[in-house]
Amino acid sequence: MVNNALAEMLIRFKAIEFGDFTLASGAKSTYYVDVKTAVTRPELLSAVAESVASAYDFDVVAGVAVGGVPLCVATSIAKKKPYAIIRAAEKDHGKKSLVIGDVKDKNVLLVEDVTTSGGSALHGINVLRAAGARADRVVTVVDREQGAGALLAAHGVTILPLVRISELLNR
Ligand SMILES: O=P(O)(O)OC[C@H]1O[C@H](OP(=O)(O)OP(=O)(O)O)[C@H](O)[C@@H]1O
Ligand SMILES: O=C(O)c1cc(=O)[nH]c(=O)[nH]1
Repeated sequence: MVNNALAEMLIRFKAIEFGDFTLASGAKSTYYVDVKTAVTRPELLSAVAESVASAYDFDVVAGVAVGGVPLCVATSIAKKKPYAIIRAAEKDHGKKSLVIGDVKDKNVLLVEDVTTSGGSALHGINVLRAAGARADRVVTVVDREQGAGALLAAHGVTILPLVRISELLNR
């Protein structure tokens, strides 16, 4: 599923910035897709949530902090299903769990803001599986088409982009 309305909103809200950027994977890039800032606009956040909720079934929708958090919360409200949050790293105080929310034996859909290498999404999937969830799908708002699909496929996970970077850059 690729969503022209979402692509148009991402452009309108200036989610793509050109410059010199270092990415989470350590790779360099001449552009950055700032979905985190763009989804602070409620019309885009609710459009993403409605797209995911109408297209996919799940018991729980999960997101990796920080970028996945507003996405999973909004999708949870749209679908009337619980959400879970996955921490990027363990805390050294309080409860040690990397997952907030009940995912054991649940069919969990992971949502990501951007996928590049797929490392962050794979971390989310691994944490969910370790917590007893069934997790084999990642919905990403923007897939940068730089390896996430192959990395996730190698771990039995399907990537489901709402928008591909080629569609944004070729507009
Ligand atoms: O596919 P990858 O190569 O893993 O890159 C994509 C990830 O990088 C960004 O997160 P970042 O690590 O910047 O953290 P943040 O969400 O806390 O800002 C983005 O939000 C994705 O989660
Ligand atoms: O790979 C990343 O870290 C990354 C790339 C991008 O375009 N946007 C983003 O939020 N993260």
